[in-house]
Amino acid sequence: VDDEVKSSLISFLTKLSNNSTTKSGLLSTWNSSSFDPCLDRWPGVTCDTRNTVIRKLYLNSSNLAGQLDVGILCGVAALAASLNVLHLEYNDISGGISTEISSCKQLTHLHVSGNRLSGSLPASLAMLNNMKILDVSYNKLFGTLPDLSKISGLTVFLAENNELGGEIPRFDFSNLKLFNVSNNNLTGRIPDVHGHFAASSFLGNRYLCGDPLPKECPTSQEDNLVEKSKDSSNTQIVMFVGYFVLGLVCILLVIFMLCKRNKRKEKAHNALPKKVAAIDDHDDESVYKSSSGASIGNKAASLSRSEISAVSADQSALVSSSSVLVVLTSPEVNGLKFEDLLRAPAEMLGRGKSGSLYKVILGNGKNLVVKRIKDWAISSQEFKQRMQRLDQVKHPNVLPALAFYSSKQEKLLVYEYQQNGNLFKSLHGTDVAHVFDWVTRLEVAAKIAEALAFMHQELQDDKIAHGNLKSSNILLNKNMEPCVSEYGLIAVGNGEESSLPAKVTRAKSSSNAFKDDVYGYGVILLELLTGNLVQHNGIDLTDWVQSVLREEWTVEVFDKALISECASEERLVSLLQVAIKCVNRSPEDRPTMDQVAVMINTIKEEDERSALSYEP
Ligand SMILES: Nc1ncnc2c1ncn2[C@@H]1O[C@H](COP(=O)(O)OP(=O)(O)OP(=O)(O)O)[C@@H](O)[C@H]1O
Repeated sequence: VDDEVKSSLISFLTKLSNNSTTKSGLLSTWNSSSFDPCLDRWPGVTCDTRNTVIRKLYLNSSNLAGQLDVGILCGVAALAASLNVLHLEYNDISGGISTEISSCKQLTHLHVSGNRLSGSLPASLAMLNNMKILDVSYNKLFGTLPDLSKISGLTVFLAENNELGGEIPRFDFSNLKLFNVSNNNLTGRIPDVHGHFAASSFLGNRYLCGDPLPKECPTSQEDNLVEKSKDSSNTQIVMFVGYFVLGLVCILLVIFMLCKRNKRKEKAHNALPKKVAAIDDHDDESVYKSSSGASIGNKAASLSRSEISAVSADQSALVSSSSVLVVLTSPEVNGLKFEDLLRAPAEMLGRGKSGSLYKVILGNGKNLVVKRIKDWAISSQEFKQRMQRLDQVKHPNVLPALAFYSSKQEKLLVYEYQQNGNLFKSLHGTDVAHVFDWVTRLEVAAKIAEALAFMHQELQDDKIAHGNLKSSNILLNKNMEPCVSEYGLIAVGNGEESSLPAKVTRAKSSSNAFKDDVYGYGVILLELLTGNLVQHNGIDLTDWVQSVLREEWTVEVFDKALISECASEERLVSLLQVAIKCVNRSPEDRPTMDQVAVMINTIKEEDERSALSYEP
């Protein structure tokens, strides 16, 4: 590496390290000018295979609190012509992204998220034709967004949580995998995103309107009407009073009719035999018993004949009520009735923290799974709203509920049965038929991360996190694709127990529950990397990994199967670093799932690229 490149690297880091005060540990290693960044393996620097040019700089999470001056890097032709990846996220860097960035023509990844960068994004960013991932989120950037529509390979653009203004320029939304400009000051109509992105990518911009946000933009006709209405304000007031009186009369009429209906209901209820009237307060097993006496759940099998017939009578009353089983819009179980579930033979699959799980085989041969949650302190109304909201948010790697039932004591959730087991069994089971190699593990990690990032984005406002993320809740579907199951069945922060171990700081609020999912995801990553159980001989996996890392940076942490198939050590370590960030004891210091997904995708892309370059 020539001297000019070397000294520009040192000046760049010196400025980022705020010259003298908070000197990054890196600087002391880099500053030894007699050494070579590639041959002497400067930390954070990755070179080409011949060790002649710099390819990547990893200066993320490095306690940097100085100024960003990309001109220093991009102003040196040799460096600008080779640098592909620049990671500066999670520091305390100030300053801005200057227009000289456009000289770093080979940049494919620019990550500056989680700093204090200000100023506007330069229009010259549009000249970076090779850019794939641009993450400037969580800074203090203002001004307008540049038009990046000409960068055809751009797959990720993240600029959420800044102070950006103006209208959203054109983007090639069909190419983008991740896009987020939420929580800024953007204005005007959202361009056509072709259904690729949901409202969560745009929320938190007061003056933004149009699909996919629920807020419609005023049409020009409406604008005219507004003008006219200003002239006729008096007429409007008169009309308003008229409508108000009419509305009031309607409300009174409805209340009167409801009172009448309730009285009639009360009479009918009193006329029913006692057994049927008690249904609403049924014993916690009663709903889940077979009318034929065949086994739906173990307890049902142990019922006496008289109990069964009593239950059958109760059931007929339950079944006749139309509100008992809410079938969500799913072709899978079109026409499914609560009665069908009760009649079908069933076996118990497990009894976990959130309830018991049964496999049910319907008459038509369809296999379903019924989760029975007892004593969930959530009203039927809230539960219904929660399930209906969850049904609106669909991701191919998240298992949707097909139907639900709710009573005071228990809630039932119906899912499709997945015959290929779960991630826990694939990793720790004895089934050698499913070889779980490095590429598959990385693929699984990326798919779960994307699925969770999507769910978190969509359900941020509803404060619905997964709540109980673990490898046995990652099912493998018929195509052996990972599928997150039982999303949203624990409402953390509402008095419900978090799934986290006691030593870890738990979510104090339901919004923080998203960070508990990040912890759960981190543990899954550790399972994927080490092949070890979460608890082994009383030792917690996160504690074990951290103790090994403290001793020395060693490959002993990794699953021997991964080492023997020669998985790239660099990528194993990168994935381990992501896992360690996720299992940080303090929720605030964990990254968001969005950020995790970007990090994992970057590792996956690097792995794919290097696999291609090794192909004969
Ligand atoms: N839809 C499904 N299809 C097939 N198997 C499933 C399905 N849902 C869950 N399972 C499997 O059934 C078993 C029992 O599930 P259950 O949810 O009761 O256990 P758990 O995950 O240990 O408990 P919890 O989630 O309540 O903490 C697990 O092995 C799980 O992977």
